[in-house]
Formats: sequence, structure tokens, C-alpha cells
Amino acid sequence: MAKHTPMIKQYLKIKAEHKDSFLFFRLGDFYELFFDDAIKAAQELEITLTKRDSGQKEEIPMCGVPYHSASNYIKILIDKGYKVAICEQTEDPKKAKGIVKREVIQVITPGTVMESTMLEEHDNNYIASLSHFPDGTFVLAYNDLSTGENRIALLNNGWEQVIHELYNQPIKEVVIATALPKKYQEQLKDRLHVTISYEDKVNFNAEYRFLCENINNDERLMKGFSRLLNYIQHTQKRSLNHLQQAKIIELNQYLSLDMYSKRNLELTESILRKGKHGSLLWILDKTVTAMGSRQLKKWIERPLLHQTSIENRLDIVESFLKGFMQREQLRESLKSVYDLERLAGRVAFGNVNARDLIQLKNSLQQIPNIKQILTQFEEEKTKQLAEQLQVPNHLIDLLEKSIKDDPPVSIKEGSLIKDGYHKTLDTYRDASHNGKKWIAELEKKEKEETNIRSLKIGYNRVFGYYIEVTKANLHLLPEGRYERKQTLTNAERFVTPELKEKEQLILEAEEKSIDLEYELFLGIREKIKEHIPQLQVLAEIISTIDVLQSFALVSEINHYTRPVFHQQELSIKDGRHPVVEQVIKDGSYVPNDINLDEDTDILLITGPNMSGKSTYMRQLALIIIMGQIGCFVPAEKAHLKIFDKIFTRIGAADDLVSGQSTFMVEMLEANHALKNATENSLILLDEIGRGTSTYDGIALAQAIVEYIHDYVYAKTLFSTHYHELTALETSLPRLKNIHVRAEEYEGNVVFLHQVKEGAADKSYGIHVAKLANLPGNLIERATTILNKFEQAGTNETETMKSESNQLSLFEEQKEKNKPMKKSTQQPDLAHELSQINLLEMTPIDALNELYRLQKLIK
Ligand SMILES: Nc1ncnc2c1ncn2[C@@H]1O[C@H](COP(=O)(O)OP(=O)(O)OP(=O)(O)O)[C@@H](O)[C@H]1O
Repeated sequence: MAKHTPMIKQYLKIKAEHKDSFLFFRLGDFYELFFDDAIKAAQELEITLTKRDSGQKEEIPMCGVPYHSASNYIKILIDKGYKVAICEQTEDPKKAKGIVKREVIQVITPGTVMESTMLEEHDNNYIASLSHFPDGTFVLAYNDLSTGENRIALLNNGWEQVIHELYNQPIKEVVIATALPKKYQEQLKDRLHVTISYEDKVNFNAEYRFLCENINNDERLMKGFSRLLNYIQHTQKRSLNHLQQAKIIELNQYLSLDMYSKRNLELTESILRKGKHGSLLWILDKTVTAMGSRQLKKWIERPLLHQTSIENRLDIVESFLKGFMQREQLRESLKSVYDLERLAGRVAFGNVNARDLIQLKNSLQQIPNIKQILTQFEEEKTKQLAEQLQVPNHLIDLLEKSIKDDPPVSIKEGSLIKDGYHKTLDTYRDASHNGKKWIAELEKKEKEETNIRSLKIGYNRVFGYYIEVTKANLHLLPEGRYERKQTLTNAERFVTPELKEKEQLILEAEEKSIDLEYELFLGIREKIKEHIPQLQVLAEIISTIDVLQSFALVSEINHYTRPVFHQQELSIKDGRHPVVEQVIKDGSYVPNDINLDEDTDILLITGPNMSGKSTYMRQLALIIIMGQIGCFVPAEKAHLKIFDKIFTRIGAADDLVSGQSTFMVEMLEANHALKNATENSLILLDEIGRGTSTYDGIALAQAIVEYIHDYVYAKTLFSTHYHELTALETSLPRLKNIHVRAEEYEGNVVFLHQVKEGAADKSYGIHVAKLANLPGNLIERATTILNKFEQAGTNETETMKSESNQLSLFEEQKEKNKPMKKSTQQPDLAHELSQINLLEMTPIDALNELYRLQKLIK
């Protein structure tokens, strides 16, 4: 260190305080990165790595990005989960004695991004703090810095609940204590892939008392929230007075969806494409404002539990649905409303420009219009929404009087403030304007006096105002008055004493007016800050209106129906899957009924592969979710029950819990459902047990069905390929068989996608394989094997009687397992061994093969 140049020493000192961030070190018009930061950034940003003299023998690695385009590079790093510390020169280099002072003015992290170019318009950008308390509870505090929203949840159901909660929100960064047990820290990284940051300070900063009214009687909430605020403050290093009061998320007020369900049901993101396309959000999102589309996502993630709140939303949707003309007008008006929530955030953060304020003004000017349209709807609740919308007339007036209609992007170059807003500014402007007029007149006068028609008066930054005369005309200039300033190839430039004098007046006035405009702009921004809470309330109401009109529009386009809520019974006539019905060709979706009356808890669904079992199950969950967020639902008629929790085990289980096998994940998901479901919950289990050997699978599947039937009582849809299970209908009174119909036609299977009562007669697996174009002789061979099984196996695959106790059931299966495995697998082993071509295998392939064969024998 001792031998480094003073600047590198300064760099190293600052870097030592920001070890976990890329340090963007301002040098003139560039941000430079040094040492390891430079090597890594050059790779990540694909920019050239150079070297710089450091005062030592070895040069140090360096790379840099221009100040003006830095935000593009910062965005790349942030998107990759890194943090960037912005280190600026904090004194004028001209006035600096020795090395210019530098300080980190902000640390940009994935969870604290404020720049609109770095934010996804339709998504919230949450940062969360996670705190663990000795009583076993956890506190999650969320903040979206761009909108100022703060929410807090107390979790007392253990670590899994924390993971599910965090997974269900678009969280970019989690702030924890360094002492959080390592196993938890690892799971956060492995299962959620979020940026982890540390903040150990949980003492409360009195400056933020106004945010804590709702939480200040619970020390745990206060500590959790303080951890979050302390982190935000120490990274952002500025006022956070746009933050909103912390709201407690009462988890028991919302339908609980675990992370498996959110993913399996493709609520906001499709599994395959990992984007919005193909998700429920994609279908329901006909919002016109960015705030509305963010709100919709939140609603989908947290469906309601209270019937009155649900009916309130439905009433408004219904009134929007009936008033087509007014709804269209409403949509038109909403189109002119910009992102008030984020504008308010940026006002507080100090990074709005005059153009943003014009957007703000235009948006606010729409409010009276929106109010007026809302009062035209019949429904009383719609009128109440209108009443809640308060027009901020003072703010509109201020913006109208002060900001020019077409201001530049920069706030430091003038042309922002309207004439008449400020007297002194008007005087400067007059001086400059009159001076310019005087110059125009001088040009005319000089032309006439010298008789040089090409004479002109111009201006440049170096020489100021000048009189330009072409060389050919120089002889016409009178002696004495003109002082030569600059010689060009074809012309000479002169000044006169009176021109100099006027120039000074003009320039002074211009400079002063630009400085004053900047000051006035900052003043206006301060005044707007006082209106931030009002803007936030407006944003909330506007986004609610937007989501509800979106529901109405989608319900109209897709012919949805208003659900009716019953306590015990669930019956849906001609229900459809909202997404599948849109994506399958030619509108050929086959609607189906679902009935789960008071006496039925479990529907056991059989039917061939590809017949539509999973679609049918997801359809039910999606209809319930749509109903509980206050939207109409895809059905002819829907009598719904309000569910408290939904659990699913559907589709391909991918590796959420890292390092676990598919079967293990399946069991974890099932376990999660069985442990947490109540009699008001919905469980969807799709082909549970298929990931293991047939008998294990059947045994597990049956035991799970029995357990739900006897202990959980949750409404359950259970699809299976194990036809043996259909016999359970006789022993479990609240279980009913249903099946998805398929028919055989000329040796091929035809899927009818119709759900009927009773069990399926056949599984058609081989027919489906045929559809997938497997080789003909393979299909023939499979058919022969199947026939053999069917002749020999009727005794062996008889259903296991559920009345007997579980232990004897499993013992019985073990016995049955043995002969079957031996008789079918031993000959296969010899055949398989003879087929192996060792010469074409890598050692690892050979080892795997050996392992597989050994498993067969076992
Ligand atoms: N009601 C329906 N109307 C029309 N097409 C449907 C219907 N239900 C499902 N399908 C179509 O059938 C395809 C297969 O459906 P799904 O995946 O639900 O079958 P499955 O019985 O669960 O199959 P598997 O047992 O192989 O998992 C879907 O992708 C969809 O295109």
C-alpha cells in the first residue's frame, strides 16, 4: 500500500469498505474499476481490460465505462445479482488541494434499484429482510424502494414457511444477520437464487418512527423492519421520506398457496418458458397502467379469504361488465395515467426530471375525468371508488404554472420553467432576450454602414459574440473600431467594445437564468414531496380500478361467469381451464363439470395418459383462485367454496430442493400438503407414487388417499394410473371415482377429454406410445407383454383392502413383490448384458450401467 500512488491508495481505502460490490470509481468522464473488480467486470461486461501505473513495479488491471452510459453497464451487473458502489468526486477538481475527495454516494443492489431503465415496469422490485427470533418465529419485512411500499409478516410455522413466502414474491435480495445459521443461508442461495446481503444493526432509528405505527407494539416486527431500513439507508445514503407506513401482512387473511402450487399452477409464470406467456397472469392482464399490472400480480399471489371482500370486487367487476361504453371510456382515460407510484418514489429520491413532472401533471389531470366516469356506473361501490379519488388541485396548479410543456431531459441547462412563474427569472430572460434583439439590430446596422452584405454576427463558446467578414470584403471595413479575434481560411472575426459589453450582459443573464431555473426546479420538487402520500393513495386506487376493469374485460371476451359462494358445496358446470382453452387450436376445449358435495371429499381420477387429467385438476384450482381474487370464472355456472389453502403435486417435479431426486421432491410436496391442509383446503395430487416401483407406488398412493380421507378431510383430486385404487370407492365412503373418457377406434386411441362418473376401464398407455411414433415392433412387443400380464396378473394386482391395518397391507405387498420381480426380471438381465457394447462406453457409462443392472437384481 505504501508505494501506491495517492489515488490508488484512496481507491483501496474506499474499496475496503465495499468488499462485496464492484466499486465504480469516478475519474473525469469515466468510472474506472481496478484490480480484481476490473478483471471480473471486464468479463461480465465484455469490455477491454487494460493496465495502469500504480506507483509500483507491477501495473494494476483496470477497465472503465463512460459516465454517460454507465447505467447500461450497471444494469447488466445488477441483473446478474451483483452490487455496484458508485464513488463520485465530491469536490471540484479545480479547487482540490492534492488528490480530489471521493465518496461512495450510493450502493446499487438488485433489491434497491431506482433507475427506471433498470426496473421492470410491470413487476415490483422487492428487497426483504429476514430475521430469526429465539421463540422460533421469523419476520420477513419487504420493501419496494421504487414505490415506497413496506410490508411485514410474522411467520410462526418454521423454516419451510419462510422459503414458501419468499419464493412467492418477486424478491431480488434478502438481507440477513451474519449469525443466521449456515444451513438457512445455504438454502436461501440454493433454493431461491437471490442476492444475499448482511445487516446486523436492528436498533431502531427514530427518524423512521412515522413508518411504524402499525407495528410498534411488537418488538420482533420492529427489529425485522429496522434491519431492512438500516440496510437501505446505509446503501442509499439519502432521505427515504417517500417510504410508506409498514403494513402487516396477515397471512391468515389470504388463501395460502405454497411455492409448489404457485409454480405448478403457472400463476404468474409458465413452467416451460419461464415467462408470463402461458400463465394465468397472461390471461387476466388487460390492465392499461403499469401500476395496475403490478397490482394484478399481487392479487393473484394472494387471493382473498373473506367473502365480503371478494363480493365487493365482484360487484364492481359486474358493474364494469354491464357498462361497456363507460368501461371503454375508463380504459381510455387510464391510458394517460403514468406510473404515479414510481414517479412519487423518484421525486423523493431526487431523480425526476421536468419531463417526468409533465407526465405527472398529465396523469393528475385525468383524475377528474376518471372520477366522473366512475359515477356513471349503476353500482354503489363503483361510485364509492370515485369518491375516494381526491384530485390534488394544488399540485396540478403548481405543475401547470411552473413547468414548461416540452422541457429538455437535462435539468441543468434551462428551458424548464415557464415565464411568469418567478419574477427574477423573467428579468434575466428579458435581459437576454433584449440583448439578442440588440445584436440582431447591430448586425443590420453594421451591414448598412460597411456595405458588406455577407457580414454576420455569430457566437461560439470560446470567443463569444463576433462580427465575421469574408477576406474579400476586408478592405471595406473602416479602421480603428474593429479588433481582430480569429482568422479563418476565408474570413476574419472581429469584436467591437459595444459588442463585448452587450455580450457580457447577455451571457450573465443566461447563466444566471439557468442557475436560477435549476434552483427553482429543486424547489418545485421539494414542494411535490409534500404530496407524496396523496400520490401513493391515488396510485393504489387507480391500480385497483385498473385491475377490476381488466377482470371485466377478460370476463367479457372469454365468457366467464360470476361465481356464487357456498360454505360446503362445490359444483361447477362446464368449467374450463382458462389458459389451455386459449392455447389449443380451433377452440376445441371440452368443458367439464366438477362436483364435490358435502359428502364427497376425494375424487379419484383415472384415464389414459394425455386424456386431460392434470388439466382437469389445474382447472379446478385456477377457477378457485380466480373466484377468490374477485374475477369471474371460466364456467357456465360456478358454485364455489372458499378455500383456505391449496396444495398441489402436479406435473414434472423439477429440482427445487437442490440435490433431491424427483421422487423425493414428490414426497416432500405430498408431505407438505398432508401436514398443513385443513378441511377447508384443496389438495391436488397427480399420479403420486409413479416415481418408484409399481407396488411401492400403489401402496404409497393408497396410504396417502386413506390418510386424507381419514385424517385431513380436505377436498382432494387424486389422479392415478393405478386402476387398483378405484376399488377404494367401496371402502372409503367420501371418495368417488371419476374418469376421463377415451375410446379405441381401429386400434388407435381417441381422446374425448370428457370427465364422467366411475372408473376408467383401460389405461391405453401403449396406444399413447404409438401416438408418439415409437417403433412398430416395440409396440407389438409391449402389447404381447401386456397381454401376458393381464392373463397372469389378475390375482396379484388385486386391490389392497384398506380396512386392514397399514402394516399388514405393506407386508402383504412385499410378499407379492418377490415372485413377480424374479419371474420377469432375471431373463431380461441376461439379454441386457449381452446387448452392452463395452468398447463404445466411457468408464463412467459402464459404471452407471453396472449400477443399473445391480439394482435390477436387488
Ligand atoms: N378438456 C379438454 N379439452 C380439450 N383438450 C384438452 C382438455 N384437457 C386436456 N386437453 C389437452 O390434452 C393434453 C393433455 O392433457 P393432460 O396433460 O391434462 O393429460 P393427462 O391425462 O394429465 O396426461 P398424463 O397422464 O400423461 O400426465 C393437454 O395438453 C391439452 O392440450
